[in-house]
Amino acid sequence: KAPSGLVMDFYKESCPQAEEIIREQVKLLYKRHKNTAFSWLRNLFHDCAVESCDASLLLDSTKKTISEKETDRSFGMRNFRYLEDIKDAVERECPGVVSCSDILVLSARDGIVSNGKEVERRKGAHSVGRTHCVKLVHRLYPEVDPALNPDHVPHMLKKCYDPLPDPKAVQYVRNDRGTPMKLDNNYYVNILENKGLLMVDHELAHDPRTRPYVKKMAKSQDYFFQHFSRAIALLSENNPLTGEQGEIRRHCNLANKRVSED
Ligand code: HEM
Ligand SMILES: [Ca+2]
Ligand SMILES: [Ca+2]
Repeated sequence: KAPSGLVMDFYKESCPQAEEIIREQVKLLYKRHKNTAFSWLRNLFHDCAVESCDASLLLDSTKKTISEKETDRSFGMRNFRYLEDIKDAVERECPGVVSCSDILVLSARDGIVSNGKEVERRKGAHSVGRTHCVKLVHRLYPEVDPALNPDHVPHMLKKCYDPLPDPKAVQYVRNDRGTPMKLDNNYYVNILENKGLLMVDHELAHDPRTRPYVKKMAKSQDYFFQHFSRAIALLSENNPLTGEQGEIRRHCNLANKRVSED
């Protein structure tokens, strides 16, 4: 596509196996750890939504800068080391050719596919995965948020029994108790029933600007897949580095100059 400088099948000549290797690795990892697929999807949002799909998300902190991974925005993000496994597999075949941004975006696509051969729309992503209690307790203590569905509250209280949870503790509630492993429109059914865990989820269902869409999503799986896949495609094309911009990192967590300094 001309405007963004992106093309399909970019590695056709330089590394024809690239997409296949990524797909195989994602599948393999998904077999061993189902939650990797959620991570690839969340990566796409966190890397692309802010400024650019440039794999900035994957960089480690340096002496001078603190990494995106370590900010509160990235709270709970996991499985970065498995992304490195995908990169290594690609490097073994074609050293120095395939960018970390492309690996990030392609793994998200393939992850969505593994995740039930299905796709959806922004924030419908909270149809899978988990939220840690630290992010929820303000809706439970000292008083239960009256906006929460009373049928959902006992479960949340059981999982998050501690009003001041240790942020390192692995206490969490599944984002979608109905179909926790499946990326589907059940998220929209949940938020209409006031079972959304986060305030953003709740607001999506109750803001008059978004509520009509939430209702459509909840009603039709097809409508949801159509719109989610479009949103994911748009997100994945956000302001990428093309041509001579950027570099092909050897390791996705380090800029190349730092590799040679170490
Ligand atoms: C403004 C909008 C959003 C906010 C404030 C938000 C916030 C959060 C928070 C707090 C968690 C829980 C983290 C934890 O406790 O472990 C979470 C999980 C998650 N988010 Fe979002 N999110 C937003 C939009 C999105 C979007 C657009 C996507 C994907 C396209 C996404 C994908 C995910 C996934 C897949 C998880 C589960 C991760 C896991 O289980 O490892 N989120 N989000
Ligand atoms: Ca970025
Ligand atoms: Ca689901």
